[in-house]
Amino acid sequence: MTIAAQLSRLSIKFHRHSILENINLTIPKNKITVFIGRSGSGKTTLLRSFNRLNDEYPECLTEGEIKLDLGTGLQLYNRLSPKALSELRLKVGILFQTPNVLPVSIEKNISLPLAKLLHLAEAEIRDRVQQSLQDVGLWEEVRHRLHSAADKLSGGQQQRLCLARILALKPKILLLDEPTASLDILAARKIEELIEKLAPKYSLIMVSHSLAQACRLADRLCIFDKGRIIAIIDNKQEMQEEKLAGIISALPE
Ligand SMILES: Nc1ncnc2c1ncn2[C@@H]1O[C@H](COP(=O)(O)OP(=O)(O)OP(=O)(O)O)[C@@H](O)[C@H]1O
Repeated sequence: MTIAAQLSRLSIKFHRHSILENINLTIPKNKITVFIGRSGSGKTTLLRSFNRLNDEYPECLTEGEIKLDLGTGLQLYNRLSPKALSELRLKVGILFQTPNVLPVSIEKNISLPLAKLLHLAEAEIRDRVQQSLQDVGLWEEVRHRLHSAADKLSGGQQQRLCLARILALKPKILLLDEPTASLDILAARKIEELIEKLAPKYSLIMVSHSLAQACRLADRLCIFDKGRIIAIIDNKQEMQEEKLAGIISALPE
């Protein structure tokens, strides 16, 4: 198995209160890893450790090792300068539960980060805008209204636009925090199909509250309980909704 990320002895505290304890986990490259478990068990906090987003909270203390392969083999991403941190976040994109489009046009949602963060030339920006919108299946829907306000799109379209904005930056790892939770069934299914389509090219790590969705998508499934990973399942045949529900409901409150 090729490894995209490796966490060793990772512990995270907020206000000196332990949230995650002694996490040891490898993330397979160009596969889908899904985190499931009860609310408050630490899934989102662990997801945010891969792009060191928890470091933005002054009351947060992260201990242990975070190693990532962002194109040059596994490297330690522990004490980072502000420049290294922003480079890291270009390579490790995060999609949140609620679409966070910028209050500008559809086109600018993608082109602004490319111009401001990567300083790309106009022609390259145009190419990446079109390519990323095609990658998320949005190009045909928006090509004639690229200059319209992004917040007028439907929720599902906005979520796909947010994904296009991340893909345009050419990341290696995609973090997805309950990416379909705010969407209706059809829009959610479209995002799921996209996630499956992206998997051969990107290493995806996703938090999901839907056991059915987790079973459909996961190559590796991690079950969380009270700040620990209590089981890792790699065998697709063992990923059954009822079985997982049984494991989680049998855990002591
Ligand atoms: N910025 C923060 N400051 C203080 N405590 C935090 C912060 N972020 C998370 N926590 C705490 O960490 C614990 C784990 O939260 P986290 O969001 O990681 O759990 P989760 O498993 O993703 O939950 P859910 O499924 O409800 O999203 C919770 O007790 C939460 O209150």
